[in-house]
Amino acid sequence: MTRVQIQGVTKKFGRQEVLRGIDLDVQEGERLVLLGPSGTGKTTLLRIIAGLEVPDRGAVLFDGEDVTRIPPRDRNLAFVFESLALWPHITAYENIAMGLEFRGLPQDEIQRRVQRVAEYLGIGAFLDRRPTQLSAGQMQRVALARALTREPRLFLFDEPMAHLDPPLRVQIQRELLKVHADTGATFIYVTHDQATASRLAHRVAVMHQGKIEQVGTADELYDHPKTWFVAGFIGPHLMNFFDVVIRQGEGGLVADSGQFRMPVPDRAIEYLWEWRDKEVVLGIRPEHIHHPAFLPKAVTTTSPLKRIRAQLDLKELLGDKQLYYCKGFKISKVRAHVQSLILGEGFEYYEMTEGDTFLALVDAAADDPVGETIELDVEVDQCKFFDPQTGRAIYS
Ligand SMILES: Nc1ncnc2c1ncn2[C@@H]1O[C@H](COP(=O)(O)OP(=O)(O)OP(=O)(O)O)[C@@H](O)[C@H]1O
Repeated sequence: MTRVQIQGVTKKFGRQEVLRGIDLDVQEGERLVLLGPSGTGKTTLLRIIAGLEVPDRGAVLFDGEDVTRIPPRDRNLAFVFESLALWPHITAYENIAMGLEFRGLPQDEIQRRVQRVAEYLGIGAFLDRRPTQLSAGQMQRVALARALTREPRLFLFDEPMAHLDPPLRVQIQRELLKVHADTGATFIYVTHDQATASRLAHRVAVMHQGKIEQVGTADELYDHPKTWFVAGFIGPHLMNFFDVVIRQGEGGLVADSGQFRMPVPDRAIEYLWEWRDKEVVLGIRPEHIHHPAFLPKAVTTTSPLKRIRAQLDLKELLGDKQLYYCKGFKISKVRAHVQSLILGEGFEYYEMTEGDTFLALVDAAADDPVGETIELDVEVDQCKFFDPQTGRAIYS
């Protein structure tokens, strides 16, 4: 159980600024996930924590002690890479035992530890096989077993599950949770996969272009994003963005797009008051735009709704829900901007979101014909508002 503090860390490779002032405090025994698109510096930050890279500026502290220049082997941590770094020409047993042998432990002690960890991870029967004779999941467990034999207080994982099939990935991630519960070690885990992040993390740090945009629980990031980047990146579907002017109406403030007028949520009024007669960006998730005939129960009882009319352009069935692609409102160019920030290698949007199409996630039973003008209900209280200059949330 190590507390990890990262203070003002910067790192350049050549002229490229890969980390631009990172501050992060990971508590003892916490599972923290570094989440972000490709190339945002997650791996570099993890390597700095491991001691495999030295930052240009700033410090890394373990339990209050500055370890910035301490070599990896003296940091009492285990690093599990995506490549797993297993030696192909030796057995699983030898791969697991290697670190212990390196440390000069007696053979009977090594055997005891390897056996115990192998039983624990269910690979006891495969110890005499070489990595090429193991399945992907077994190799994963061998790499994890090797990390566990070191009995580290801090585990660092760099996308070690990325190439596994989703069911196997989920299973191994459950085992990681078990390892965490049994060891109480601190976990720092790098991924670009949101599902992984919400399954594993106590808190998620969202990284973007060498900075941490926001740290919070998965729910906090989804419900209260601090920037439009986080708002767009977190969640199953890209947020809809509209340019609106905040106006003082008779019943309070309204967000006026020129095509619709949305009441400002009561709780947002104090934040938007000074934005009267100015343009802001309104964000609303597809999950918060409903079909009037299929309103979820929680919505009917608690939420003020704003009825809008739009033309149904395309439908896409997603299990018990379907995505309605609708036309009728001008979409903010912020959406294309956010989408371009998010889209990196390894991150995929399946949605056809170009042009002036916005999305609503409605019940699969809704059967409006494509081409029709339909009515939809927007949950007013779920509207978020962003500063069009800085991208920071005014209210979320
Ligand atoms: N040793 C290096 N020398 C030069 N450039 C590097 C080096 N390591 C990383 N980079 C560059 O730094 C940037 C950040 O890389 P990093 O691997 O930290 O990002 P990441 O967020 O982990 O991305 P991914 O999810 O693709 O692994 C990339 O543009 C990468 O090409």
